[in-house]
Amino acid sequence: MNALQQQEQHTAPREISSRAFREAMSHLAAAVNVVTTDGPGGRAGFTASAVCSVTDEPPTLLVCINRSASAYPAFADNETLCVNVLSAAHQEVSNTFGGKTPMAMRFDHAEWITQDTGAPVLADALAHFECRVSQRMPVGTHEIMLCEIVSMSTHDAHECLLYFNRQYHQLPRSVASVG
Ligand SMILES: NC(=O)c1ccc[n+]([C@@H]2O[C@H](COP(=O)([O-])OP(=O)(O)OC[C@H]3O[C@@H](n4cnc5c(N)ncnc54)[C@H](O)[C@@H]3O)[C@@H](O)[C@H]2O)c1
Ligand SMILES: Cc1cc2c(cc1C)N(C[C@H](O)[C@H](O)[C@H](O)COP(=O)(O)O)c1[nH]c(=O)[nH]c(=O)c1N2
Repeated sequence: MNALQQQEQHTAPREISSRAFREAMSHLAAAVNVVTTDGPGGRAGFTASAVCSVTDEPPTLLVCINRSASAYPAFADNETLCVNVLSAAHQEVSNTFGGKTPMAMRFDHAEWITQDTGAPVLADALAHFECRVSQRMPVGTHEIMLCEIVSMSTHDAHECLLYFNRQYHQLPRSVASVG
């Protein structure tokens, strides 16, 4: 098979299975975040890699949440949330919020503080973004939440946590240049 035929095999229009999509997505490295909320719908949080910057005018992030997640009803009812960017020290925090841990126990094993919106802020997060949810859009199994930043902070002293190839990795703030 030549290179063109190989390319066509990848681009031919046909049904893409969920399994094949996930396998391809496992090749995308992603930052790891715990997204939290509090308000009339109660306190909740979940681990999220589907977080990205949308626009800086007004400063806006998007967060994708599976509507079948135990955290979803709280996010649906509350108007604010906090994106807590995890450092390399927070792998257990990620496991706690990404597994089947009961919601009431998820906040037990790290220091959480309340600032501007009421959404829990992880005290030593690499960065945090407190947000007001400005728009919501259902897409397949998920809901995209567009989130306008209300306040934020950063900490420079940490290594970051990455998720790649279904495993955690640690990335130092600066890497010695080669050569
Ligand atoms: N965006 C998401 O909803 C998302 C992202 C990562 C992990 N997860 C959850 O964590 C579990 C373990 O993930 P894994 O990376 O070890 O193995 P996996 O094979 O289930 O997923 C591989 C990659 O596919 C993507 N993915 C997984 N489930 C998805 C979904 N429902 N919708 C959209 N994209 C999805 C993510 O990029 C993930 O890293 C998953 O089964 C899923 O329940 C969900
Ligand atoms: C590294 C990593 C990254 C993500 C997740 C997991 C992990 C381990 N999960 C899944 C989410 O955190 C949670 O585990 C599932 O929603 C199931 O949670 P409940 O047991 O229903 O609370 C997840 N879910 C989601 O809706 N959007 C996302 O971006 C992500 N990203």
